[in-house]
Amino acid sequence: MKLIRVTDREALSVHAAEMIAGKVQEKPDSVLGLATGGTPEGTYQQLKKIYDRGGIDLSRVTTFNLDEYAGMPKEHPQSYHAYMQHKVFRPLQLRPEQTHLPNGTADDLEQECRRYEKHIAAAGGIDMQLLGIGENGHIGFNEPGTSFSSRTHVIQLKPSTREANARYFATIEDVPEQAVTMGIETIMESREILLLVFGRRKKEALLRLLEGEVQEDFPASVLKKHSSVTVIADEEALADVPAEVLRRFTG
Ligand SMILES: O=P(O)(O)OC[C@H]1O[C@](O)(CO)[C@@H](O)[C@@H]1O
Repeated sequence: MKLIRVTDREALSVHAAEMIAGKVQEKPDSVLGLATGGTPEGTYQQLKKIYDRGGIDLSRVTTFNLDEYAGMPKEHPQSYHAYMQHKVFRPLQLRPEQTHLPNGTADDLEQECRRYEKHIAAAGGIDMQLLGIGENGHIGFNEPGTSFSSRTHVIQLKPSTREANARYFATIEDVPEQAVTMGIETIMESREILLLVFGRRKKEALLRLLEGEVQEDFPASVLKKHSSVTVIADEEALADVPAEVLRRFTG
């Protein structure tokens, strides 16, 4: 795991967008794994700037999102489908056939999970997966305790995750209780992973990621077993990380 230290969210977003653009330049038919939530928003805005100045050709990429709330219609403003349409697919003019998200309203969610896995495999696997980290260490919506050998599955969201995401809903009761998420093994099969972490809210999670053990209680810790993970983190998120630990990851 390699750590890139940046000053703030803005610098992090610029760096992450440049890394994605670099990947697409190197492999124009890249399969990109995308995330939602607050973390990647700035990255998508920076990617749009690169796109607007003609710095990236996205016509041959394919995208797969990490997750979607279960039972939430695509048209719901807080669905990850809606998020992606507004913040990524429309601004970057991606065609519908290029983009994929799990269907949280499928009649049979187990079958939907298997379908999603098949699509990822048929596309040749994910070249670069963008990740944020939950305050409890979740990646995608893989909550603490999820098996490291999990594939795309339905997950019961932890109360703390529902609380963290309640900021996007009128009340916490409106936050869905379940989601469909790529599994940890699915994420780990990505050839390259980019984990973005910024702000005080993520301080403890980042410290535990860098210092702690690899254990299913803390899903993001599995990333230490991957051969190509870049963590981009800002000063606020890194505030409590001791210097010797920083040195270990920055080389
Ligand atoms: O980025 P946020 O909103 O802090 O959420 C943390 C992570 O949890 C998820 O929302 C779960 O999907 C990730 O996509 C996200 O990066």
